[in-house]
Amino acid sequence: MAGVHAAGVPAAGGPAAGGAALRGTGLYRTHRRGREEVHALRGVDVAVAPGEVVALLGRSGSGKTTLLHCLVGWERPDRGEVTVPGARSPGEADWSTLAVVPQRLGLLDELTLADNVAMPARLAGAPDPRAAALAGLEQLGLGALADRLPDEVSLGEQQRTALARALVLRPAFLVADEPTGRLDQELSVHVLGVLRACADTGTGVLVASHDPLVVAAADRVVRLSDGRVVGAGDGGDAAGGQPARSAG
Ligand SMILES: Nc1ncnc2c1ncn2[C@@H]1O[C@H](COP(=O)(O)OP(=O)(O)OP(=O)(O)O)[C@@H](O)[C@H]1O
Repeated sequence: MAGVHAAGVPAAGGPAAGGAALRGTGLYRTHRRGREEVHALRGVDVAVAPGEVVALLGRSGSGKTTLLHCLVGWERPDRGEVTVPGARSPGEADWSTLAVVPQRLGLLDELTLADNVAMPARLAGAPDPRAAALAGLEQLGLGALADRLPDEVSLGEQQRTALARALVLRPAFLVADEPTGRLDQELSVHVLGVLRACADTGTGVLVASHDPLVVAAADRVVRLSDGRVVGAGDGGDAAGGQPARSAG
């Protein structure tokens, strides 16, 4: 039976207690387009432990986004189970437990970058959301743009804003869909350094990407093809022998 299960109790705002992994087991997901069925996931197992960076690789259409959506509860698998350590109730992980950088970013057009980033902290009733948002924007090199609207900054700046928003509650797990897709190499390395720093404080990070820099920065890679896991290994090794933590 498909479902999302709570497991364990989180440290407040921090990584899941006890080292439990974010996990998808035996996931199947079929999209329907009229009469056509697209088998986006065909029995995928994936796990992300606290403190590790896992790169999710695969060609366009291989099922990466569908898998991420199932893990965060935006899509329901037809079969299989998702386990979110620290979720308060099935299907209701908040952004201190499991935060997302969606492929389409989802910034609110009428809010400044600072207010977008502060939003999860405001909704969670965290102290001083604006200060937390400004610190996050600063960390991603966007401090000077805090009071601009999303359509007054570049796509790459919007992308980093979405990452700052995902990190504002110091989530136990972070799931990011192509977080360097709109960035040049220098900024990609910077962003990957931020992700590594998060992992070093205990956050489990899953990054769907086509970017070789992400592979080089990952501890592990999981490769999808046509809705199945077809390979897994060390990040640095998969990138051609570069050290897994070179982008930190
Ligand atoms: N809502 C949908 N309705 C119908 N088909 C869909 C839907 N979403 C995804 N698909 C199909 O499911 C398959 C997997 O798509 P998915 O977006 O998960 O792949 P992806 O690996 O993330 O691709 P990309 O790297 O291009 O983002 C593709 O064939 C895609 O066309």
